[in-house]
Amino acid sequence: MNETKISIKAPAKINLSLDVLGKRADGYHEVKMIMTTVDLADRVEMTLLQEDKITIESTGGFVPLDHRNLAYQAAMLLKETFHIKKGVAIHIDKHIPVAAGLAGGSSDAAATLKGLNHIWKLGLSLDELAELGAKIGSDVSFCVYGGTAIASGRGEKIQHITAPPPCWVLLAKPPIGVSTAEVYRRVNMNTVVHPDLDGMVDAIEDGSYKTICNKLGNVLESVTLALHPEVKHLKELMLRLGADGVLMSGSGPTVFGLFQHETRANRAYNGLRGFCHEVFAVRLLGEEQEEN
Ligand SMILES: C[C@@](CO)(OP(=O)(O)O)[C@H](O)COP(=O)(O)OP(=O)(O)OC[C@H]1O[C@@H](n2ccc(N)nc2=O)[C@H](O)[C@@H]1O
Ligand SMILES: Nc1ncnc2c1ncn2[C@@H]1O[C@H](COP(=O)(O)OP(=O)(O)O)[C@@H](O)[C@H]1O
Repeated sequence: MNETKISIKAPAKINLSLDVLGKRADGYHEVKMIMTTVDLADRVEMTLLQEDKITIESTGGFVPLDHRNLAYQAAMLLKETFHIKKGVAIHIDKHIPVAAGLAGGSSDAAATLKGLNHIWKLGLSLDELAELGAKIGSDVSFCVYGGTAIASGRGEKIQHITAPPPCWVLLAKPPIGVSTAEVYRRVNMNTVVHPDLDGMVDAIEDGSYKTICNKLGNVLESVTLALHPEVKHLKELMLRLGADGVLMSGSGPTVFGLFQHETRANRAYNGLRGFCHEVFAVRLLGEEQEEN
């Protein structure tokens, strides 16, 4: 059967630990991070076009609909690398907040790579797609695999680890914009307090939820907090509402809280909605997902 359409789930990520090891000659930073997927996802639908063009549509969320869209860049990268003369219509059903530290755009790009690999019959492995994805952005390689991993280099070197024990994740994005490039630029390597990333890996492997909550750490957090004090207030509020551990994800501004019990997560969700427009209570996915 010749498939002309495919729909792929594109989940958000959070960083349970994020360390910056130094600045590199190419302008990026050497990082070491523990990333895991959560059940808040966009859906990327791709329809084969015989005409040689890429179109983008998106519902719910303000994203560029041209060559700046990371899904467009993923399609163009495959077209150019493999000399594909066909086109694709990409529809993104957007649920992940934009520019939030949740890698929504990177996950859309990863879903596009996986979907087009299928309908353009390219026969590429996940490793090959992840390597291509790194050309689009540092977080795309992780998003190709999903699950839980240690990401190093500038984020593109992926080592899979076991999933953390199941729990609930409350995500809240304050209505402010944060530039990832600026946050990295403001990291002062002389004063950074490194998180205990190895301790977090051990805690995940031991399945120790309590230690995971105690070991949450992100070097970029203090930078974004200094620029936007409301992120700090959000962290404090989430703790007061009963989170077992709280942290900012990536370069922010989204704050996530971990909860062992659904009832508590829902109570905190209701408490936060009055303060923050974009709030979600979701499960940690942690495991690599089936494509669809
Ligand atoms: C901070 C993190 C943590 O997961 O996530 P987000 O907050 O974006 O979700 C990532 O490192 C972000 O990855 P991504 O958003 O793909 O970044 P890229 O497009 O590759 O880079 C954007 C800019 O951030 C800076 N950058 C990015 C990655 C890195 N290891 N060092 C850097 O210095 C560079 O200035 C680069 O030009
Ligand atoms: N498909 C997409 N979804 C979201 N943002 C996108 C997309 N394509 C390009 N962008 C742009 O990428 C930037 C980063 O968005 P996003 O991936 O959501 O955040 P983050 O890098 O903080 O995790 C935004 O400025 C946005 O305009």
